[in-house]
Amino acid sequence: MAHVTDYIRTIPDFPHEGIMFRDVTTLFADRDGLRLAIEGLVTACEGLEIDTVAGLEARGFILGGALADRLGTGFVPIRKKGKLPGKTIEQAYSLEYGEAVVEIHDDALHAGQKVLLVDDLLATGGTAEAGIRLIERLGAEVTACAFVIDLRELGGRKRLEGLGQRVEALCAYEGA
Ligand SMILES: O=P(O)(O)OC[C@H]1O[C@H](OP(=O)(O)OP(=O)(O)O)[C@H](O)[C@@H]1O
Ligand SMILES: Nc1ncnc2[nH]cnc12
Repeated sequence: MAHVTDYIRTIPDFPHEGIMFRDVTTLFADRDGLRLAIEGLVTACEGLEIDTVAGLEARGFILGGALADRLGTGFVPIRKKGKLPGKTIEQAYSLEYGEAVVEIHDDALHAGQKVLLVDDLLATGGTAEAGIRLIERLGAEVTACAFVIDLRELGGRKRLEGLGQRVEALCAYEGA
C-alpha cells in the first residue's frame, strides 16, 4: 500500500548545510500522491466539527483548497505580510533567523466558527501558532491543525498540544 512518504523527496543541505529539506512538490505533482495526501487529511478530519479551512502560505494553500472542496467548506488564506488586499490583523512569529509576520483579513472569520488549520509541514510550530492566534483573535476556534509532515525533533507537535490543540500529521521524520 502506497504511503505519502513514497512521494516526498528529500534534498540534503537546502536551504542551509545540514538541513534535510522535505520537498512536497514531488508529492503534489503526482496524481496518486496528491490524492493520498488529500484522502489522508480527509480521514484524519472525520468526525470533527469544521465550518471552514484556513491554509498557511504557501504550501498550505494547495492542500487547504483541495481539502475545503472535499469537506464542502470555504477556504481562508493566512498570508505573509503585505499580500492581502483588504483590512488585516497581523501576528509576528520567530523563524530560524529573525522574525516574520502573517496576516488574515479581519472579516475572514466570525465568532464561534470552527476552523481546520492546514499546512504542509510542522517544524517548530511557530508558523502554525501564529495562525492559531490570528484565528482566535477573530473569535473563531481551531478544531484541529493538520499537516502532511511532522518534523518530530523540532517540537512543533508538543508546542501546539501545549496550547490545547489537536494535531494531525500523515507522517513524521526524525531530524531537522
Ligand atoms: O513549524 P515552523 O518552524 O514554523 O515551520 C513550518 C513552516 O515552514 C515552511 O514554510 P516557510 O516558512 O518555508 O514558507 P514558504 O511556504 O513560503 O516557503 C512550511 O511550509 C511551514 O509553513
Ligand atoms: N526540513 C525541512 N523541510 C522542508 N521544510 C521545512 N521547514 C522547516 N524545516 C524544513
